[in-house]
Amino acid sequence: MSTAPAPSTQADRDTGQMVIMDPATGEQVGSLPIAGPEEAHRALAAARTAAADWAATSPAERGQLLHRAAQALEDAAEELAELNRRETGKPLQDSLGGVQAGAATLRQYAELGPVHRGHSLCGDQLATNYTVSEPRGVALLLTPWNDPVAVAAGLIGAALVTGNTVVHKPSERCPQVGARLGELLEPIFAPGVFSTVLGDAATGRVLSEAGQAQVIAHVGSSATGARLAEVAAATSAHLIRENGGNDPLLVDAGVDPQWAAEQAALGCFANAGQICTSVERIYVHRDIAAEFCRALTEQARQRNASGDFQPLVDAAHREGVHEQVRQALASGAVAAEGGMLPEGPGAHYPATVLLQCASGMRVMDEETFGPIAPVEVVDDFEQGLAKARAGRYGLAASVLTADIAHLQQAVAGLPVGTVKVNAVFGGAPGGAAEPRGDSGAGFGYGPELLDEFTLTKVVHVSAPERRTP
Ligand SMILES: NC(=O)c1ccc[n+]([C@@H]2O[C@H](COP(=O)([O-])OP(=O)(O)OC[C@H]3O[C@@H](n4cnc5c(N)ncnc54)[C@H](O)[C@@H]3O)[C@@H](O)[C@H]2O)c1
Repeated sequence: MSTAPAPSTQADRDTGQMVIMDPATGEQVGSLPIAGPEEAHRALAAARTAAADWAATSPAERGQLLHRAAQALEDAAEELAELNRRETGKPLQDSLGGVQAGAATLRQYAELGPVHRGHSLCGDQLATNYTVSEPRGVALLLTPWNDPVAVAAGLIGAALVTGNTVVHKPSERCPQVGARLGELLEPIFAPGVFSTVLGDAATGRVLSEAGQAQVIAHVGSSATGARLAEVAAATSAHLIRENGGNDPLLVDAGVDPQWAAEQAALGCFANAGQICTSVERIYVHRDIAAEFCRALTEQARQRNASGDFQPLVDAAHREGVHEQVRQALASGAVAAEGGMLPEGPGAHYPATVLLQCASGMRVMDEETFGPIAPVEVVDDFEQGLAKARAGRYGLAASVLTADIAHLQQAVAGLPVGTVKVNAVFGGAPGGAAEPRGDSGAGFGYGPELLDEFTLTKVVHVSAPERRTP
């Protein structure tokens, strides 16, 4: 077991540089400057200046430019995917999938924008009422590292097609992806319509606290989302928050334990657990618990034995994941597989199965965002559901069951934005979901995201005769 710290991609405020490390090797693969406050304010001012002209363009025109943006992503897909792999450790094929998803989302919003229009409201022969959607103004987008192109492209597409100008601050953990995205997309639009500001959390604070954005969209951790809620309240900005989760998986009696274990392994270990809707905690029915745990442990063992499991995004994040595991082990959990820092360079962490977990352990109560499968055995479905309902997050939940009554109980009883039945992935971003609790607020995806970026105005038109005495 190694305790040597692996290097992390870090924003170094002393040198003004973001030093970029490949998490697979621990080697430096580049550096980029952190934007100063003047640059941040310049981008906001340019967005403000460009806002009126951009809002005056037609949604169809804006949609055409978004199709060009999508084409630019498609043409540079392999290059972006390689940068993403190098900065975050996400395997090349998965990184490529993220870029392709981003391009597809831009195309969807290009098509949806022109048909996102107002409604006729009730009227009579002498008066008409209808609504129009207006852009909010300047949109500040603060995006994460775990799916950097797909997440950013969705927000960029929805914000721009509805007539907002955009300032995008990508994550400091993947600045090269963010910078390249900017180089590809900025020239497609008039100056100030879309700009990129590179930097860290402090840069994000300068941008958000400037009070120049009418809408802030943040996809990232719940702690940041909570801070931004205060900033938004103080600056009267509309806030869209898509934040962290602690998604439960309920495994009912009567399902095939081998299949359930395969689903659980996928939910916990895909992208090394660094997906917002990863399975974060498992409640398994006592009747099938022994077989399920054996099969899940075997799934993790096979992944670890394959030797090519992906690293976590960086050493600092790995330390946070390992700290949660250490705390669980010290509190009575048992590691059936993994749970130790591996030898060698990079920020790898093994697929880990923790048995005998219970609430009170951080792996059960908080988001871990790592390849950890913590399991608690429950006496019946109702007990599992009660435990799954607990906690401050409300992003998504999964239920594996063959019992229709249990399915209905889970759908009605889980206070989350997305319930996945007999699956561990699916739902958002294909369809829009509203997260609950500390997982956020508003729609971060889907057609409803267009509403988030617009203000509705009711127009009442009365015939002149009505006002004639
Ligand atoms: N719900 C979703 O759709 C979704 C999708 C992807 C990731 N996530 C969540 O994102 C988290 C991982 O991302 P992260 O670590 O990059 O999140 P993060 O909140 O630390 O960073 C996200 C962005 O916000 C910026 N930022 C950080 N602090 C800021 C501040 N005080 N003011 C302004 N900007 C600030 C960062 O620089 C970055 O650009 C996980 O919790 C994950 O669950 C959620």
